[in-house]
Amino acid sequence: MTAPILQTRGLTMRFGGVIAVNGVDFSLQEAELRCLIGPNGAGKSTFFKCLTGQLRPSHGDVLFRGHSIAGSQSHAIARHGVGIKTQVPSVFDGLSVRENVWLAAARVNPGRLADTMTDAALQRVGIGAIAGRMVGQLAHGQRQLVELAMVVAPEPDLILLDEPAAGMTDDEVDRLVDLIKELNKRHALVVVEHDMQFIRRVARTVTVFHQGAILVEGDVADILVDARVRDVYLGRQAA
Ligand SMILES: Nc1ncnc2c1ncn2[C@@H]1O[C@H](COP(=O)(O)OP(=O)(O)OP(=O)(O)O)[C@@H](O)[C@H]1O
Repeated sequence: MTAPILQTRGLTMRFGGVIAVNGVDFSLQEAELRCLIGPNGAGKSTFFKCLTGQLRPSHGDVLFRGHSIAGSQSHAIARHGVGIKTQVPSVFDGLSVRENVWLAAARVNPGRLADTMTDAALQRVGIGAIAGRMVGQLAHGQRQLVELAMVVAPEPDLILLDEPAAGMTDDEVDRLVDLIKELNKRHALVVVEHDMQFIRRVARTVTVFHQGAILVEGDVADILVDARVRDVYLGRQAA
């Protein structure tokens, strides 16, 4: 097996007396797509925030291609080649779709290349038709797609998405499913998502969080029928 693109070692995040993430060892291979699921309060978002630099872990390490990024600023992590979409919107409402995507592309590739990357990202995400619209006038799902185009534009090696299907219409979710599969041809992805329908359609390998730790990992078909997973979702004690 080749070296992982992303790894955590003993990753721990405490908030006072609450241990939200408890000694997690996680590993993602190059070009892999991994979905993170788990019931409310399982620690998924906290784990994600430790990967993206939104939180500095209390203990343990996060390694991107062997280099520690734990506690680095999000923009520094992005410069390593990591595309991040958090739950907090990062679009400029007063700019057009194209201008938003261009700014994301230009952050890593100033000049003409940014134009080319912008056009490619708009096309890949399927929002070329609304490129001239002001982002502030768009529906929520369309804004999510703009954010995805901003993540994709700099051509990151690894993409981290926190609840990308939140607030989307069925049509938009359809497009997102296709898009994630298409992105996975060229990028490794970690996707945190609540929507089990979405997970069923998009996931191959799933990591299930429970009480700040990894409960089980495996093929989506096995995970969705795993009695331990059903129990924690139904609020019963895991075996
Ligand atoms: N900033 C914080 N301060 C204190 N406790 C926190 C903070 N953020 C998260 N927690 C706690 O850490 C635990 C894990 O929360 P987290 O949001 O990571 O879970 P989650 O799996 O993402 O849940 P959800 O699916 O509801 O978003 C919970 O007990 C939560 O209350």
